[in-house]
Amino acid sequence: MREMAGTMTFHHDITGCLDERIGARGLAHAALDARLHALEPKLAELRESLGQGGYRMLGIARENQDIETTRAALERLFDGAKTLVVFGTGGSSLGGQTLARLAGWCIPGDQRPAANTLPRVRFYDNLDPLSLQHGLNLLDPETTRFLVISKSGGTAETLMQALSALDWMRRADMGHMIPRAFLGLSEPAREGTKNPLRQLFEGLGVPLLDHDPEIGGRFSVFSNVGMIVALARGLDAHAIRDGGRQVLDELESQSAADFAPAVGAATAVALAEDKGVRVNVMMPYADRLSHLARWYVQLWAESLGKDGKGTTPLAALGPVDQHSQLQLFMDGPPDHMITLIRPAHGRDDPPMPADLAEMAGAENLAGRRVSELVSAQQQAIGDALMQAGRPVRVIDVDNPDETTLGHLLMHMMVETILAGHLLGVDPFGQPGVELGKKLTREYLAASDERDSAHSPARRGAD
Ligand SMILES: O=P(O)(O)OC[C@H]1O[C@H](O)[C@H](O)[C@@H](O)[C@@H]1O
Repeated sequence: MREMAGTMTFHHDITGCLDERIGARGLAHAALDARLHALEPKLAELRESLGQGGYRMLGIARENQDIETTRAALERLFDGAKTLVVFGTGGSSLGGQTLARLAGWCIPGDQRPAANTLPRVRFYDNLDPLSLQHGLNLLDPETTRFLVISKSGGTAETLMQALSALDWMRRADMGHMIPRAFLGLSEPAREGTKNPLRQLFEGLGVPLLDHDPEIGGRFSVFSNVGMIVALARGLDAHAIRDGGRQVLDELESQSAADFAPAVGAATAVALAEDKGVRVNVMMPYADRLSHLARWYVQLWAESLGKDGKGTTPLAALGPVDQHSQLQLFMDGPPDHMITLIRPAHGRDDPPMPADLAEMAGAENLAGRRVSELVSAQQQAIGDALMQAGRPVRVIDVDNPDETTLGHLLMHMMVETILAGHLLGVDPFGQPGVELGKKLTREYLAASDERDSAHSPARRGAD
């Protein structure tokens, strides 16, 4: 079965990746079936392990009790707050951004009524000295709160952000507010492991929530890392987990050929290995899902880019990237697989006035709605890509709400784990990024030595 809907609020269809649909660049059924067959033992292992409390990053979607602890910590932080600044990078930010986006974060005019009464949210996931300093200078120390997320507690960017904000509070004579204005989320203390963020916050009396040590950052969206941001934006955290839970329920009962994440993993890996498809594009057609693609980029890249294997994930957004990247997808090297996420855009926006459309000489738009145009575009682009022989996977979603986003997030996490199995790589850990961190530490130490050797002021301070 190549198309599937089941109880889910999305419909997953990879027929646009098959040779019978797109010609020679598509997959033969046999190539796909071989991978699906190879996934059966992995699915059995996943089921068994989940039943025994393994794969916490997935199984957490079946739990609820921690949501109230998270909510209580957030309510305490929000007392008197107008702005929430979220510090953290990679997996400590992208899941939260994906959820916040669903609630209209950074989308003009798309604030849910519930979110309007909540503090505004700012994510600082990239370290840039100018943005950080300018950003802090614009904030009000009385009404700004900081949520600092780092699994390890040792990520230099996040620590620098936290230190800068603490310093800024102290300079504003608000040092006494620090235990109320900050909240940390980091792994519990472990014997023999340094956790600078935890050490700092405990020393300052700043409360900390525990990051589950069994859950890696890029797989943490269903844990308190994602849920705290969902709650901060007024989203229904339980519904997000429900969506994830439903994917796990399907995992329990379905064979690989019927389980959408298995079909997705088999398709992506077969296209990569047999057809040289090296780029994996995710292109949602909704602003509210745009950050799903960014979150997915880290998930796929860090999980699978190992031992000379993996494919390159690419985030796109429709329709805007039709005017930017589509030419390449249609007509460039045939090495892209494009996943289109197509919401069923409701028809509740106003029709275009005929007189104005006619005045513009755009009669075809008279009486048409924006939702109709975008619906036509997302269908047309999929068909055009297929006609050009490019592999297209289509995920149609009824409504981009919490449950649907939960489906999509869990689908992509399970799919990535299964793709790792097919590629023969361990999807967890990211050993490749360590060398860059080690060299950064060395260069920072070397620049410190240079400064002390050359600067009288520094010499005096030592
Ligand atoms: O949550 P943290 O420990 O601060 O880690 C934040 C991020 O930094 C690291 O460099 C990893 O490559 C990412 O996988 C991780 O999500």
